[in-house]
Amino acid sequence: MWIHWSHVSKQYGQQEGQKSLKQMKKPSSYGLLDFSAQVRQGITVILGPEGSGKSTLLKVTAAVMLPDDGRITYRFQSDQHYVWSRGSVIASGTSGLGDLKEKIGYVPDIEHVKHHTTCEESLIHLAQLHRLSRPRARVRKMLAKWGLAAFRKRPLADLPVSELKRYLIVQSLLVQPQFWILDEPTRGLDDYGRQLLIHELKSLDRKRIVLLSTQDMELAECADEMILLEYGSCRRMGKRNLLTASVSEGTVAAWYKAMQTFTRATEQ
Ligand SMILES: Nc1ncnc2c1ncn2[C@@H]1O[C@H](COP(=O)(O)OP(=O)(O)OP(=O)(O)O)[C@@H](O)[C@H]1O
Repeated sequence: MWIHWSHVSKQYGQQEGQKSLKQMKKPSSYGLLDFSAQVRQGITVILGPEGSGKSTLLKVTAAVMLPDDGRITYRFQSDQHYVWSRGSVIASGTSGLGDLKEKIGYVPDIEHVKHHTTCEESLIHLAQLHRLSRPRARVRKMLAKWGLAAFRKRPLADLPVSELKRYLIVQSLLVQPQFWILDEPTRGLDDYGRQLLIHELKSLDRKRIVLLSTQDMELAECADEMILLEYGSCRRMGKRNLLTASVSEGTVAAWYKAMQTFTRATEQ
């Protein structure tokens, strides 16, 4: 089981059909630029400065955004694979995309949603959509586990940020995804939710692929592998223990700081 990115690029501000002068004058920027890498089962933490492309990488990998160029190949357990690229969408329509999406749990980096469905109703609906057995019981158990029982009747639009973040984690885990993709999951999360998430990550079996972007260095210590992004490209990639062995403190925080110092020095 693996995910392979091959020369993936995503440019913003150059959408097809842009006609207005205002849109044409708006400068385009790269979210991802010729990004290539491969990850296997376990936790891969994506690091990088603000605007380096972490969210873009996770969005295209969660198949909520189409890359402009390149391809992403997902290899499932049973020798099946799926290719996500402009070409594959043209070639196969949307067939197979549903299968891929069933295997992906995605936690977006958002702090507000407009939906007025309650937390519990929304999760039950999701469980029914995925034809999960005993949806109500399953949802109640998850709500209790993630400290959301008292918020189950709250409309999603009225959830405080920390509870919304916990809800997003629950909805992503409901289908027991093979690919669990989390974008800055601790941003806005309270300490209780943060500890629950760290516990969940530490107790996960290594049979799935977890991709996680974060600026939270304690969370980053959960990594088996790390990818360092810069300007939309992969600057470094490797096992956490090998990369952090290059700094005396042996921590992700110290390694990341050293990498940023090198970047600043080369830019001067
Ligand atoms: N919707 C958009 N329209 C225009 N440019 C965008 C858009 N989204 C992202 N970008 C640009 O793409 C680049 C990568 O952004 P992205 O959000 O992927 O980076 P990031 O590493 O996740 O940043 P952050 O840590 O701030 O979340 C940045 O230059 C950003 O300004």
